[in-house]
Amino acid sequence: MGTDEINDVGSSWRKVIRTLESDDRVSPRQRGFVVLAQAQGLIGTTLLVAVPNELTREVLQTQLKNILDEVLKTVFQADIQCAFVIDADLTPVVQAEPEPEPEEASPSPVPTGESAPSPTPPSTSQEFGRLNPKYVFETFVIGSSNRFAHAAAVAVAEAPAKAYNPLFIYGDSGLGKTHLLHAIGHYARHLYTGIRVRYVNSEEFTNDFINSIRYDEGASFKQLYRNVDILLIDDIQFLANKDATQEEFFHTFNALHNHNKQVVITSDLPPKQLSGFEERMRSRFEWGLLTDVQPPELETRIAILRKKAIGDSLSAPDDVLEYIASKISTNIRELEGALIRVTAFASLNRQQVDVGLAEIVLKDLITDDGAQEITAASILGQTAAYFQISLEELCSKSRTRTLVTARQIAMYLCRELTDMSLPKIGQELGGRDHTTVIHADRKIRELMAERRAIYNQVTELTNRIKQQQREA
Ligand SMILES: Nc1ncnc2c1ncn2[C@@H]1O[C@H](COP(=O)(O)OP(=O)(O)OP(=O)(O)O)[C@@H](O)[C@H]1O
Repeated sequence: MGTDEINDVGSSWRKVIRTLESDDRVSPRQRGFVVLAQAQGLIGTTLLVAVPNELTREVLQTQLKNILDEVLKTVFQADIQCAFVIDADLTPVVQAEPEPEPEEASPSPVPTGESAPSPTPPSTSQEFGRLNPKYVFETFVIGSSNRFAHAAAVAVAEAPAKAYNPLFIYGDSGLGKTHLLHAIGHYARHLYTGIRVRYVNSEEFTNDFINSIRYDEGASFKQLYRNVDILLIDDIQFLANKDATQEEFFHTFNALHNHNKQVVITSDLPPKQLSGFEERMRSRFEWGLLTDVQPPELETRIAILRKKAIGDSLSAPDDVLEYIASKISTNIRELEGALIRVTAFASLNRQQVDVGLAEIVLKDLITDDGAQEITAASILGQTAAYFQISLEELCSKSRTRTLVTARQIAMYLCRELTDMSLPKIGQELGGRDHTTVIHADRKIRELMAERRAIYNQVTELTNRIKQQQREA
């Protein structure tokens, strides 16, 4: 078959997508991947298809192979093979002939369920294109540092405006807040037909607002931000001291909340610590659920690197991943950057990726980071000060309620914030057995999910410890 026989590869590909989307054998989750693929051209009987990541390729090439072959044959009237190429910057086109957006507020989203076919959502491609295809739940590695935030994000995507509204996710830079925000958008769109999701960074919100005043387009600004089912707003801290924009956001928030629409917000600090915000704004942020993301523990860091290496086809042996993960602990962006740096250096210099090379390439990065490592001494010191007890009391055998809670929190934090082994933690806390540490860790985890007071204590203490390390 020659190119001439196909008038337009693009429109044929769109037919392929539409057919796959309405095929009951393709699950809603798989459909989410299908729409990310774009045909680039036809060479003989080989169709070149660009996909944003390895995961999408895997779904199309392996899971959907037979169905795809069948559909290609029907649409192209010939035996066509697909050659997949990964293009990380791909902006997905949601649908070929977009349906017009409803003028009125859309009906409440209706779950389609695994078995029900999920027609292409009617949101515009621009809306969907704003979501980074790499930031999906499938590529998010779960560990104790982010398990709660991840569970809350999934719950919100599965039941928008029903589970927690707003959901407020906070934490230091590079710990996955934006990733979770995008993943909520992707997943909600996979689950609900017609759901309108808007992701925006608070700086873009500010710019849009300023432009709406400048060009007298207040009505379309309101339409843009209020005519949605889920508003995902990133880095809210950038609205600090911007009174007029905050005022507008306040009304946007109220309008959405009153109409039972979901709002998800991220920030580098919890609401109470956000300066430059009006109290009425901060209190609204606390209406729903607050959850933080912490720096991941060693096992999670290794798992993140492994996923990243596979996703981006970077080849690095396990001991190199473990080395990088053991040296960079506070920022996942830096962690990923280190892996890229090492593999890029090796490739440019045609060298093998090994620990020796990683040590050389990351020398400067690692020296800085080492200085920031959190120690058992700082955790114990801060915990004792926080509960107004002495270090001796913290490590003693006394079983008064306050001391037991403080001790269990200290053990939990040692587990969370350091790479210390269980026996070592037990040793630091007055020579206790490692099973006591496991029990304490589990207990605090449970209590954090059940009792807000404990959750807040742990969060505040964590922030103090990290602050102390930063100042060290
Ligand atoms: N748990 C995780 N699993 C896999 N990748 C992760 C995880 N957490 C973060 N990342 C990756 O780390 C990088 C930084 O994450 P992200 O941009 O979401 O951080 P952030 O908390 O929003 O940072 P900032 O506050 O600076 O915007 C991204 O590439 C993201 O995919």
